[in-house]
Amino acid sequence: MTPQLQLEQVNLYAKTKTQLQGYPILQDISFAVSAGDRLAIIGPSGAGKTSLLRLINRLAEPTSGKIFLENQEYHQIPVTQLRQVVTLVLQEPKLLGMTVQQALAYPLVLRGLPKETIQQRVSHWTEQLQIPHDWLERTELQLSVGQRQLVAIARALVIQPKILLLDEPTSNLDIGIASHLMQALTQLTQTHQTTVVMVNSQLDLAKMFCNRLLYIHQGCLLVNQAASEIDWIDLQQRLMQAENQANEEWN
Ligand SMILES: Nc1ncnc2c1ncn2[C@@H]1O[C@H](COP(=O)(O)OP(=O)(O)OP(=O)(O)O)[C@@H](O)[C@H]1O
Repeated sequence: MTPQLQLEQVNLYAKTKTQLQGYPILQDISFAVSAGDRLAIIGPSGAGKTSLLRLINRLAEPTSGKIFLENQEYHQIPVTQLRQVVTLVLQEPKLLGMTVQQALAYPLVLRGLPKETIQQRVSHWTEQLQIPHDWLERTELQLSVGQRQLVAIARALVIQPKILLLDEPTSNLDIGIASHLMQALTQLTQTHQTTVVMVNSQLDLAKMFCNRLLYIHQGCLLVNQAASEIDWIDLQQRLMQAENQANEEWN
């Protein structure tokens, strides 16, 4: 079966003024994702996790290597079309001065959907993510960072993308809301066959959620395994060691 998303020997180098090639951010990354997968990406700070999501959303272009959506190479797909199918929710989302209701409806208004469908979709996803009704008239200034994250995920889901990319979606949520979100996303992958690719530094939440995991360290993919094959204790230790090493380098 053709993978839904495939990266083949992808390299990403940062451009610098002094170096011709720049320094490596991601090196020789290859993996495949099937429809309905729940992929967790973990790794210490600075490992390259966000850069990988940016490549998959085409906010950045690989220095070399190829990315395919189903059978099509990324270069063959117009960016706007790609982003309707592959949607990224950044770590600190903005609602651009809109109320929550307006922000959730906006992507559907842009697509010219009838008012009734828009209302149905907005109600469906606010319910799924347990977004309280009284948030709908609030603007982002009246929401906490965690509440904004939930709204931004709902805003991405109303357009029903095939692949949802989430960068640390639980970083500002309390544990109860975070586990509910993991359950809602798991259900989404099962009912709609949506693929979810999530960067999450909270290993216990990644474990609760994923059916496959990538572990990235210093831009290299060190683990690409089914969740059932992972030695979680070993992984936790590797992650802690790598975090400590990174802290020492910075201090
Ligand atoms: N546009 C860029 N230009 C130059 N260097 C960059 C750029 N974006 C990221 N980097 C560097 O690439 C490396 C990986 O960054 P990235 O944000 O992808 O890591 P991360 O794993 O998401 O980290 P964190 O968990 O702290 O968010 C870092 O060393 C970062 O400084």
